[in-house]
Amino acid sequence: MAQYTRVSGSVGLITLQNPPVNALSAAVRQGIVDTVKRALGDPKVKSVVICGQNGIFCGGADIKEFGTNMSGPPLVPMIHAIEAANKPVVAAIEGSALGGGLELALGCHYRIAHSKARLGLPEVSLGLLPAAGGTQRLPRLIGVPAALDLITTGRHVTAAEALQLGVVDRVAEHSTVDAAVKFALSVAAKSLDARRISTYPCPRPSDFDALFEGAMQKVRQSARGAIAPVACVQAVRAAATRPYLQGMEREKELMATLFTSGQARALQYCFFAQRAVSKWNMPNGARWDTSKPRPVHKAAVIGLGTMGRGIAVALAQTGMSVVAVETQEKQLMEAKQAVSGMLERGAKRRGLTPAALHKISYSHDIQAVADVDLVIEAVFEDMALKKKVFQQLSAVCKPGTFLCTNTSALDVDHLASQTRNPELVVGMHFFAPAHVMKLLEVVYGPQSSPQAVATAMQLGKKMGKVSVAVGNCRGFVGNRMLKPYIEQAFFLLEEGATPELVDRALEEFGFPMGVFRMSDLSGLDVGWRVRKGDGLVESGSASGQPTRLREGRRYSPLGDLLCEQGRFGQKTGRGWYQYDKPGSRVARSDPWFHSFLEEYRARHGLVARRIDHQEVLERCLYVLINEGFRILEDGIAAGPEDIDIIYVFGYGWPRHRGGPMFYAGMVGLATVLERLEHYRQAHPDVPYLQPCSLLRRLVASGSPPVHRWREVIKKLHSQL
Ligand SMILES: CCCCCCCCCCCCC[C@H](O)CC(=O)SCCNC(=O)CCNC(=O)[C@H](O)C(C)(C)COP(=O)(O)OP(=O)(O)OC[C@H]1O[C@@H](n2cnc3c(N)ncnc32)[C@H](O)[C@@H]1OP(=O)(O)O
Repeated sequence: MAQYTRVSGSVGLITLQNPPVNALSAAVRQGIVDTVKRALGDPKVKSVVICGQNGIFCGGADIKEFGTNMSGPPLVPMIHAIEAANKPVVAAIEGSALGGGLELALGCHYRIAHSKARLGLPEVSLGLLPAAGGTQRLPRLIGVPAALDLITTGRHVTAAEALQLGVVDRVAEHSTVDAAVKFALSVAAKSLDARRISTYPCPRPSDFDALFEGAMQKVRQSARGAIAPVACVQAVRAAATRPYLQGMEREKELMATLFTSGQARALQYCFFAQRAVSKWNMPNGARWDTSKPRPVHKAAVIGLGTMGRGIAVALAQTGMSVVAVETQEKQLMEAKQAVSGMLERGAKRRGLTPAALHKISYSHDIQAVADVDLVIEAVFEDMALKKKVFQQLSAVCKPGTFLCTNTSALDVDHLASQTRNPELVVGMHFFAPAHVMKLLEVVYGPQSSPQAVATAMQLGKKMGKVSVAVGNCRGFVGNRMLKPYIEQAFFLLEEGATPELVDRALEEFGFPMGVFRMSDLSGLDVGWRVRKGDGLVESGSASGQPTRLREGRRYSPLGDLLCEQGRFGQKTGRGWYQYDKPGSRVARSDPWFHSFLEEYRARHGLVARRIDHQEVLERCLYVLINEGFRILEDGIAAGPEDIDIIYVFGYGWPRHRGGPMFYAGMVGLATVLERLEHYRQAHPDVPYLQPCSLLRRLVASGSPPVHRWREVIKKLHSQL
């Protein structure tokens, strides 16, 4: 809807009304068409202001409409009518003007933004391009290089930057609507000839070809197979090479391709999934909207290794007081230096003074945490050590302090049982580097109170994380699904693949790094330690022949054998690949590993066969997806969105493929099931390949779309 009033005698004020972000739904578009017509037809009205209610101009087209039969007046002619108006139209931008919202403003003759407003064309992150004239008007207004930057990255700019770029004409400090009305009065009689952006020539940069080649190269590199950024470059190029109306035709044509693509569906799914996961619920019925978080003014981190340091930085950057505890004096001094460096660099990047530096106090004494509201334990991944820390914390902390663990796999309930108040204990599983990575798994156990979960979720949000609440099990969601994925990659090596082949297949799929390059980066010793703890590692260096079965299940000792040789990955300069020196990041194929692999196969009587990319993808990804279905079946994740967001934000799953569970739906659940059955038959000693019953059930119920899986899961749980 849009509301119309006449103010200050001669200004028609149009207010967009569609909470919460005034998205341009059919009703809003109709409202704009009607009210603009009314204003233009009213002889008393000399100029017009368009604003949005509740302090937000407009969040763009209504994304929820995209999957439906769209009705109502289309955006492009609506914006053209505004631009063609014979009375000045001023956009009063408060809050956000994004996507179609900014395109609407670009159709106006003047734009005034509040100093706190943000503007942008983020369509690319939804798999689209700004198709209401944005790709044609913006380059005409601010030049090709700046428009290319904004349109291909989708980044939001502040009002100050928008003013500097020329996107807006003025910035208001107080009431933007009042300023816009005053301005509208002042320009009422002025000619509009020079105010219609579509009539501007598009400035042609001197380095035209190089500029577009560079832009195309950049998006191809960073997009990892995403098609929207490429289409954005093509659309802007059309603005620079064609007359406006022809450019608009090109914009429409490119949009039509994107609009119906699976990538747009996947990215729009991610947009809503990211918001859905904040609306968490627990199997006991506790929910986000009925559980009140407690404020955290002061927090502590115990253990200042890599993770603890990152967590301390993330906490301090929220502005709260932080106590950082490390019992080893040398480690404490090193950590202090490292944390200060990270905070200084972070502040410099954001053009701020490193105020957070003074928010951290350091201590080697756990007593220093006595008065904090929340503690995050980040000591070495060892149950005995963590148990001891939790016992100490329970004795030292003031009553009501939330005790959180950053364990990546250990039993949160077991740690809770070491404390006097297990209801105050939750997992806060950060991802390295903790001050950079956006994902946080908040792990609740049967005893965790809804308030503890709500507090951890809110703290995550304050730290700028995408927090997902998950149940307690070995590896929680992310690492639990990673295990069968890595296992398949090892098996593929045994059967004839190379690390290069497996990684290439996964990287072409869109992962930033394949499984072996990732393993080299994170350190082979991490998994080795876990496997040793599980009693899986048999020393093979003496005989060269550790067995390939553990309790009847296929097992590959390849990773163990490399670790026995001290090949821990990048940090030792050798792993699945070789590196110029320890710590170097450029992976090179390692002839030593290739002959080692051949000898290994020969020793075990394995005959290498040709493995193609499709087999790599099917085996690695479908087994991971299968575990995702088990996680849903077990109630560890509340819905497929939770799993997908964890994989997109924490594990490099390409966003334009929507996350593993969404991807399974795109491939077809029946296909995933059939391929798993096929591979299970070929590898009967690999239980992870056994299709899980939820997958079978979904296929049997006609493979419903991903947003309807929860109904099937609910039914399944009610029957258990
Ligand atoms: C054969 C086929 C031919 C095809 C031709 C097709 C032609 C179609 C013509 C289309 C013309 C193109 C027009 C335009 O170029 C396209 C667009 O505009 S796409 C949309 C671009 N806008 C965005 O990407 C902005 C998205 N929103 C945000 O970034 C944020 O929401 C915000 C505005 C910055 C506000 O942030 P917050 O305050 O943190 O709030 P939330 O993010 O939590 O959001 C609150 C609530 O609102 C919902 N929501 C937000 N934006 C939209 C939206 N644009 N549409 C619908 N709903 C939106 C969000 O989901 C939350 O919902 P809740 O979780 O509360 O239910």
